[in-house]
Amino acid sequence: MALDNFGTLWLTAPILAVSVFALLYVRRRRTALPLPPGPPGWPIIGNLYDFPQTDLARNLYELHKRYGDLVHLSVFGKSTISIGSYEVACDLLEKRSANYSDRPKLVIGELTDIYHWNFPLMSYGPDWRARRRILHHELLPDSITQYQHYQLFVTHNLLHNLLASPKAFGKHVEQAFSTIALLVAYGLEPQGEEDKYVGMLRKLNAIGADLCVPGKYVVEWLPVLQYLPSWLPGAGFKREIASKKSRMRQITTELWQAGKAHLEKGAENDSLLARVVRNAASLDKHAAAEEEAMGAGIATTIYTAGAGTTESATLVFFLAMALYPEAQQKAQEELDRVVGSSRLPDFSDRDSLPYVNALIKEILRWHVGIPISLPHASIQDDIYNGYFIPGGSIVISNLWAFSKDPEVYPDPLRFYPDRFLKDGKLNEAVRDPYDIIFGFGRRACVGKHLASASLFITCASILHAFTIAPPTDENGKTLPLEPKFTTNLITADPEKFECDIRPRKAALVDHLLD
Ligand code: HEM
Repeated sequence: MALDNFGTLWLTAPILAVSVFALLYVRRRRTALPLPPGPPGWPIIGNLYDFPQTDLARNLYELHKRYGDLVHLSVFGKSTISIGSYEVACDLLEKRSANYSDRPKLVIGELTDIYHWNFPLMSYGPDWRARRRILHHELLPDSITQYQHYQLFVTHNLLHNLLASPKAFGKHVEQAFSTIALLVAYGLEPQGEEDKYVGMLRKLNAIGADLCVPGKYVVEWLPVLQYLPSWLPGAGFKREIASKKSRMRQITTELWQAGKAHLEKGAENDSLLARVVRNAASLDKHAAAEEEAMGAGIATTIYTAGAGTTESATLVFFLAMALYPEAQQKAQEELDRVVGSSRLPDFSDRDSLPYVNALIKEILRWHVGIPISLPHASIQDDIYNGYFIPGGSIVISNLWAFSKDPEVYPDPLRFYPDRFLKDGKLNEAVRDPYDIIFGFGRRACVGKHLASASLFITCASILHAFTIAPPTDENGKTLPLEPKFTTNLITADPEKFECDIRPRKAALVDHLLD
């Protein structure tokens, strides 16, 4: 997933920065106030060896237990501030968001031009703001109702596919969220499993992944190399990066043109593209071209930031349902009561399904897909609770730790949807995981409401139509199923697993086969 790839580099580049130039950036403390506490570190390399290399969230959490809610780590003079409590995250990232909404800068970001079209990676400023405003407006709770027909169409297809080949559930889920992204961004409906446009978006992700493999390009650690002329022997990396840059541009433009051609053929649709093109029609030529160039970049992020994340949360849902049959059964009883046996759930059922809503909240709390969020960066020096926070620090918030706070969620490792309920209703007094797992402040996830609506309709429909159980062998004997997750630096997806998916109700099966 693109968020992961870029995130990995954000974090590891400073860790690995061993160039002489890094030393030029060594920050001197500009105040008598202390930095937040943290492990003492070594001369020059600082906390290089204290910086967790895997499972950052859990390992940073250990540092927070020792040093408190705010931990400072320095690598070659570059400060990283780790936030260990929800309250401090709100104080810094929400209340002081004007200072904490930047992103760490990558040399690769500049060289590949990514910074000029991919706004999740952009520095805080007018370019980011212009793009964020467009997507924010598209994805407000009231605006996303226009996508419900896409979500229902995709969900019913998913159920159909699960009925036909339940063992391939992972592939079906991936297809479902790629389709939503393609429809919402471009109004294009994928044609079959090997859809050309989904393939192009995957390719875009793969190029991003390759560019950001930590250690792949020395220029990230030795920024001066970017000024070498491309023709020089040893500057092959510049030619390689240039070719990837032009491929990414080409994909972004081709997808936009394909969406426009579809629209011009008379296809009525509610996509982001359709709205940007309509809006551009009222502008002068130059402004219209700029608006469309922005739209083309924004459209790719609906897939790169939105498809893999929602897919991963849905796979966690399958895993949790196979592991916790009592929770699954309670949700199905509620669905039977509210929705009945002859139809599938709709968005209008959402408020009448408190247990299903609680179950989805618990899925997101129990396993956080982006455990340390995406790194922010501070812009100016700041003082918080008597500590000095240097401007330009990388700022990490430990979403995993916030969602496991025993004061807020007693017995936090237990999967227990009832923790969100009181007297049969959602309990507003319990902190909502939706306020944690999508990040904080002005850089918080702009797709939160769309993701939440997709997860509701997907999980409710699957639970209504199917029962999910651990896998069995050829004799029907239940096989052990253990929840295992990848531990990349940024994302934590379920490792490949099997489960048994069977239809629940004959009437619904007929409905699906219609
Ligand atoms: C379960 C699904 C999702 C999860 C867990 C998730 C989580 C996150 C997180 C943690 C961030 C970083 C926030 C921060 O920096 O403080 C983020 C950013 C972002 N997300 Fe999501 N996300 C999900 C779905 C989506 C969807 C469906 C879309 C788009 C349709 C989307 C678009 C974005 C964008 C564009 C950003 C960057 C915002 C910026 O830098 O201004 N996400 N997401």
